[in-house]
Amino acid sequence: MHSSLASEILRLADCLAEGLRRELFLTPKPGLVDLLDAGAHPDLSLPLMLESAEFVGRGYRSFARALAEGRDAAQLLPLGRDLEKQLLEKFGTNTHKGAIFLGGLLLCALAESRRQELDLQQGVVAVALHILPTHQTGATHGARLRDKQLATGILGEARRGLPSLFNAALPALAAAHSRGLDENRAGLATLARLMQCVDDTTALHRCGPPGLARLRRDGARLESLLGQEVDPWPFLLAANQDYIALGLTMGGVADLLAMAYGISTFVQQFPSPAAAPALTSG
Ligand SMILES: CC(C)(COP(=O)(O)OP(=O)(O)OC[C@H]1O[C@@H](n2cnc3c(N)ncnc32)[C@H](O)[C@@H]1O)[C@@H](O)C(=O)NCCC(=O)NCCS
Ligand SMILES: Nc1ncnc2c1ncn2[C@@H]1O[C@H](COP(=O)(O)OP(=O)(O)OP(=O)(O)O)[C@@H](O)[C@H]1O
Repeated sequence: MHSSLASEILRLADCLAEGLRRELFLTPKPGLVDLLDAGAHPDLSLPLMLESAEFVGRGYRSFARALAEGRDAAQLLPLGRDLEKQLLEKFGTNTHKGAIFLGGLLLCALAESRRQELDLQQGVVAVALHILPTHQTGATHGARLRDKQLATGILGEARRGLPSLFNAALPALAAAHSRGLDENRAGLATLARLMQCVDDTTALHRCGPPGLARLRRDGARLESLLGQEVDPWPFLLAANQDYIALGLTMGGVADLLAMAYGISTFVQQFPSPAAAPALTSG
């Protein structure tokens, strides 16, 4: 691989790792770990999640180096599985499982998009077509929901080119920046959009369809408060108490928000928009 592409992929790995940290700092996020509490996750804490983000960031760098050495997405899968296993052993719980997969997919997609002159979303579809037909996840919560045809979760997102990321979160983040919203409100506007469109299997397996419906309603309410320039904090703090009581969370929303932060920073670091990879044509 050309050394300029190799360093571009390495830079994306670091941007995605930084995205994981920014997601954790965005506060308040109902049900999720943030600066105030661990939401509906008694097994998690902010220090644990920050350590996990650093660990996954090193994993992203190892994916980037493997791609630079010419390995493809199928050859990266064992590295992803190994990292996921190490993560579970090191932290004793599922801290960033979805993020390992999404980050690996985006790094492979960047390599693929540059190779085939595709936009990044088309690169995701190409990689997903290559790896998912034979992909085995094991007996996960997501697999159980897929078997019951209740949701396709992270794999459905991947197959469709991560529409929640490219067609919802990234446009919402860009619109928030161009409206001049500060870091907190821009993040909350992106969270609000994601809550309304992600088929989040962590919400579904914890609280069923009513849990997912609650995310949808709360996302719409948050978006409306932000649109009216009303302080959303009282609403979000109350929602967090409800989510804790219900055991409701939104891990997929959180993972996709982290990826949106990472991709947004990555694109902004190019000297001109023309030099950056096109994100989507959809
Ligand atoms: C694909 C994975 C994540 C399994 O997914 P599955 O849905 O079966 O598992 P599970 O129910 O545990 O959920 C996984 C995670 O997805 C996230 N998530 C949930 N819903 C969604 C959604 N709609 N969109 C995106 N992410 C979501 C959650 O944070 C959750 O932690 C993964 O474990 C796997 O198979 N990995 C293979 C190795 C690998 O990671 N390779 C990386 C390089 S490509
Ligand atoms: N800030 C955050 N707070 C909590 N979870 C987050 C956060 N950011 C990302 N996540 C994601 O949420 C997921 C954890 O959700 P959850 O605990 O419901 O999953 P699980 O371990 O599969 O299920 P359970 O613990 O209910 O058996 C992780 O994969 C992680 O990637």
